[in-house]
Amino acid sequence: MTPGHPLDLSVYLVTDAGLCGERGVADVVSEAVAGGVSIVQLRDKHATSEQLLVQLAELARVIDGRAAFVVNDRLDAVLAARRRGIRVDGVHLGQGDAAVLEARAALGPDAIVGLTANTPAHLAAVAELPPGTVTYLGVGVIRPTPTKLDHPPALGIDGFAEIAAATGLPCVAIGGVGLADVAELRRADAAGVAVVSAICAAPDPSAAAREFADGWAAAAPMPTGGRGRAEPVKGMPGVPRVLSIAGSDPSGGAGIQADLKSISALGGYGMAAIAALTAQNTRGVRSVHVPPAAFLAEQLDAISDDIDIDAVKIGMLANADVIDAVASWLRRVRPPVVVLDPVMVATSGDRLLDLDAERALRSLLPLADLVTPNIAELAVLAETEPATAWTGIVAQAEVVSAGYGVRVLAKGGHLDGATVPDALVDAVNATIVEFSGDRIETTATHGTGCSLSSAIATLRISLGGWEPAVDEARRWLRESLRHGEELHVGGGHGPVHHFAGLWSRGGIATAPTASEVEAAWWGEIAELRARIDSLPFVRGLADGTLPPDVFEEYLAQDAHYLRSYSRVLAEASRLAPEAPEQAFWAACAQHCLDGELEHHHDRLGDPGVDPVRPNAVNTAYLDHLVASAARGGYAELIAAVLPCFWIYDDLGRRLIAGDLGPAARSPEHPYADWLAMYGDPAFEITTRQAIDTVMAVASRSTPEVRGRMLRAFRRSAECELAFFAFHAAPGCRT
Ligand SMILES: Cc1ncc(COP(=O)(O)OP(=O)(O)O)c(N)n1
Ligand SMILES: Cc1ncsc1CCOP(=O)(O)O
Ligand SMILES: [Mg+2]
Repeated sequence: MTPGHPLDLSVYLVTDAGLCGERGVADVVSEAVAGGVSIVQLRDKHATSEQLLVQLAELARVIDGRAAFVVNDRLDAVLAARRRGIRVDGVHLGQGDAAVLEARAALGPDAIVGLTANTPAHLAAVAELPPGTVTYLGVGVIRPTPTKLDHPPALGIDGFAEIAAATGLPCVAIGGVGLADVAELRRADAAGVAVVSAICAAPDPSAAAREFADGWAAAAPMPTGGRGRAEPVKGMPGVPRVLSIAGSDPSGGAGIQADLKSISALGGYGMAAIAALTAQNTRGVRSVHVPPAAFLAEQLDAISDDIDIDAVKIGMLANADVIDAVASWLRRVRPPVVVLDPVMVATSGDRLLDLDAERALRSLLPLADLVTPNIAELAVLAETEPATAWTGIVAQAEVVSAGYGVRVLAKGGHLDGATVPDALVDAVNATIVEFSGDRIETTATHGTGCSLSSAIATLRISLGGWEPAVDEARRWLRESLRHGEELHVGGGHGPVHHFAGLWSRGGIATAPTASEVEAAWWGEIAELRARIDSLPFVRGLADGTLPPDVFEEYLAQDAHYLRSYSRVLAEASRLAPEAPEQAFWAACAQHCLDGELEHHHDRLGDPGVDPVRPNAVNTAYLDHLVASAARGGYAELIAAVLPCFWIYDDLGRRLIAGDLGPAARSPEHPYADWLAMYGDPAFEITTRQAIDTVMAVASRSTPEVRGRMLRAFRRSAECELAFFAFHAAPGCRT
């Protein structure tokens, strides 16, 4: 199993020599892997150790890394094979086989250790194990099967679903599984289907495997983000609907009160299901009342029965029953984004949850996309002592991220020091992104964690990515921290000022409308546009005196630019938080390749061959676009791509209208086809849609994001000027 690459359990072949018949196991396995089997388990209850070793060597050669490879029961055989350099990825153990802890210790952290589990007692035992001990669970039998005569009682697909819903580990369904079960098992949250006879006894194992693989793919849920949930979907364009599931803090600084303020301050629509009532103020918590878990479940169902939820933020959950109710609801509703703030340790250091609740909270982790523990909570999740240095915090975050398959926001705020580091740790994708900022000296820190996690949940929807969401949420929280003491709330640790960024002189500064932003941005580059009009290149284009070889050089550079620009547009499509914008940017990327390169083709020959190396201005422009995507996510990227539409459309229409000289109106003009392309009404429509799309995002973004978008927009306009200026300048043909 390649570290950092998620294990594909979708089509799981368990071998049976008897059922393979004369073809032999090796031939069936080779065919089945070619057909789409993703993991193979050698299961031979009768082979001696030596015989098993021979089979292992042969199957490892046949599989050749095209699928994962494990052995049933025999940890000793895996170890013996590894000593001989035979590639075996792990072992599958039954309840009575070698202990999983022994297997994990012997095979190391990257091996596959599968475990049979069919009952809640089995799951309870698994939950006691250190994170990362078990890779997946084999759950069955679905129905009676003659292949394993001592099989446990049949669960049926519903029984399987209950087991799968009660654990955060991937579950493979096994026992009497046929092709007709695949779709329903996938909908029951199976991580894969394990079969013996359906493939081993098939006349064509490769075709049988392909049918299972196709059936599995066809049953895939909506285009998925992250952990198999649908991409964030919006109702009113641009208003993220965010649900907080947390406790109530009547003093308004933390809990659902802080969540609703944070969600609203960042442009979302906040909802709240109350998991606990507290009597508290800025000096501490006096008492906690926990309504029955069933009532929380009713609140959650009432919301999800009626409202599409874009993101969920989970805060204080006081006991195991409440946690289990949330887990069950999450598995049924599967919100697109789940942020878990694991409230487990009080500021005083007191543990807030009993052991049952702590264990239940661990089972919640794999259902979340991001978990935001403080230092003490991280240590509890990593089952170790609190780190005292930043490197230790990051290391523990990696352990939790890898163990539970969840992103971890490692927070260094409780460390000493002049700066406050945070890190977004994603062991599944092997990325760590660090953020830093000067420490803000204030006593108004109550509810900081709650506010940050609900802000991230909201911004993950509106900005379309985790990194920009964390980056922007941190910027907003720092502004809120800076102004918290102005509220003069309480004598203890007061709350942050959630609306500090929006209040000005006593009134809420309203966000600008899309048309106000459009006018502001177009005005922002008025001087640049005037300079473009006066460039020799543009004057020569207008009156037709531009030397042909200069125009050819410009076209060659433009062809190179457009080839990369189309990739940037495709990235905008990938980052787009909702389908219409995703489709629009994808169409623009396609048009950029088809229409404009075709135009260049008429003059430059095969567009597939890049005739020139990009000059300095071309390279600088493309570097800026790529950096915008990497740094700022969707919002910043679409602001950066806009000038290419807007400036060309404006210039093309004014040229063709004769505004820069009558010559450009003549059909005899030497560059009439170029003018016609950029003066084309269809390009004007596309440009208008691009402007509207960007302005809608800008108008609903926070002032900080809008500022970054404008800077990216202006930088691109400067690049457009430089691009035109480079051509027809002396020496431009070097
Ligand atoms: C993927 C998978 N799930 C369950 C089993 C059954 O294993 P076990 O309980 O050890 O029974 P035997 O296979 O040993 O009879 C499995 N092998 N694979
Ligand atoms: C190995 C094993 N473990 C539980 S059922 C089973 C055999 C499943 O065989 P089939 O896929 O033919 O039902
Ligand atoms: Mg076994």
